[in-house]
Amino acid sequence: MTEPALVLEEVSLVHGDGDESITALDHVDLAVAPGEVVAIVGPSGAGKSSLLAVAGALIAPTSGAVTLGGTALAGLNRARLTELRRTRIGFVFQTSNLIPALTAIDQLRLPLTFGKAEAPRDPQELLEAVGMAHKAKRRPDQLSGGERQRIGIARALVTRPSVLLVDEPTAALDRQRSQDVVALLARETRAHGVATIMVTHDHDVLHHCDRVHEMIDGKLGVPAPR
Ligand SMILES: Nc1ncnc2c1ncn2[C@@H]1O[C@H](COP(=O)(O)OP(=O)(O)OP(=O)(O)O)[C@@H](O)[C@H]1O
Repeated sequence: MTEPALVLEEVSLVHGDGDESITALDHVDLAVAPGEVVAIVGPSGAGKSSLLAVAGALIAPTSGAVTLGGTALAGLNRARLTELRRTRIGFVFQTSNLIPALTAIDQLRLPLTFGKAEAPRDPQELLEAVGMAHKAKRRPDQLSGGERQRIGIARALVTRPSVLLVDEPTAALDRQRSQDVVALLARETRAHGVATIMVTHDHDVLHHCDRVHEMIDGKLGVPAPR
């Protein structure tokens, strides 16, 4: 079996202390292999965003271990964590969070100027892969919501990350565009061996995923039969 790209073992995250404390993640175990799309569903406040934040090295868990490509995050200093986030992890948000003044192609070039990506993808080819080459010179305000999200996905993939963390990518899209965007995420994940975790409320897109876990009160359920 392929080594998982991302492993969470017994991960808990507690905010605050004493009577005020909130357990956002409660002994979560999760392993995601290269080329796999794992969906996380669950009610508001269940801990889904917390899971992405911990998996993406944005927050250190209170207990438990996160391992990325065989490297335990707990042993890394802040500079190494930043480098890891910039080169090995891609983030896609609810809205694409593009920079207003930059053209589509420049949105993809920008991450390559920050970190030392080992084998970055060619921005022009990546624009073609997400079906946006013909709008390379457009700025975000000249694109539709679905097109912006495609650019956001391409931007997350340009450093050739091993892990892609996606938070509600279809929240601002209609039904057809939601299907197209998640199909694109799944296709890129499989074609490039990325390990993808997608948080979603949108049950219509789950058929694009390999596994679906439900999260309730910080606990991750076993995958539902598909
Ligand atoms: N910085 C924080 N300080 C205190 N409590 C927090 C903090 N961040 C999140 N929480 C709490 O942790 C729990 C999990 O929150 P989280 O945002 O992970 O849920 P979620 O499943 O992503 O919710 P939603 O679907 O509404 O985005 C909630 O009870 C939330 O109020």
